[in-house]
Amino acid sequence: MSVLDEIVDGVRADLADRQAATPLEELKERARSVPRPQDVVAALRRPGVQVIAEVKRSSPSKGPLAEIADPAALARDYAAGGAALISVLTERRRFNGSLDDLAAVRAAVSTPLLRKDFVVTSYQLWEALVHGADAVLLIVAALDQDALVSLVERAQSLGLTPLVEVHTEEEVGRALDAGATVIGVNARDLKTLQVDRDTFARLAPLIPADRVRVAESGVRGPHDLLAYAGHGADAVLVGESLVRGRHPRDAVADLVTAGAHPALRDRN
Ligand SMILES: O=P(O)(O)OC[C@@H](O)[C@@H](O)c1c[nH]c2ccccc12
Repeated sequence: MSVLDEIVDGVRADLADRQAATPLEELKERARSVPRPQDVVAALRRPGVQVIAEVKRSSPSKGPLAEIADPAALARDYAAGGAALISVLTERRRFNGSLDDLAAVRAAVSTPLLRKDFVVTSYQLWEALVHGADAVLLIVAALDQDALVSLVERAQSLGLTPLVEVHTEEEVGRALDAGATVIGVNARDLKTLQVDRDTFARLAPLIPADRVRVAESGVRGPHDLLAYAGHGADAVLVGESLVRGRHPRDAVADLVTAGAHPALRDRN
């Protein structure tokens, strides 16, 4: 079994517990008092390369990365540094995240938020909405095509922006067929956990320019942002290097400054 399969099995088991505790009808009722999600496509399409900063405690590849006792404080630093979108990992077993983290971040910042998890059913979309997300990650490798298509549609109908993650040529085709407007190319293969920073350069030409192209994983600093920018990235998603560094606000600001270089701002 691949790492991805193992993670998804764990996610399904945790999901069954939450569904038993909170019926879908109750989530839907709570969703009525939640404001409509923000326009994430507009936030990511601003001139230059946008920075998506991630609240990430652990990863299956590296184990514990940072304690992050106060995710809201970290998110405030990310927002102050100029992040266009903040990603909050909510997967529990491997990433040590939670929906409580998402809600705490929502209460602390007005920046749009991405629920980063292994979404396999529409119940998780309602959870995302109720805990303050504006966008949700949908991983093509974790879904069959029917499920992907229906989750993209359901997310959009709830006002959530799906960030559809791919890692291979074939998955780009599936993301486009599913109507994805925001496509993330993960440099990390979730089946082997290997990072290959050339993945974005290979796949980006297959993604039409009217879609938002996000380069995910392995960004160590401005140098990597600029390399991804050279291959057409509209945004980069950064976790480890921000949570491990001592000054997350400055680290985000340095990336934002690189992404706002006049040569990048004037691209389109
Ligand atoms: O920590 P990094 O290398 O900066 O990567 C961030 C992000 O891309 C990574 O956390 C990620 C990308 N896709 C995912 C899917 C599930 C969980 C995590 C991820």
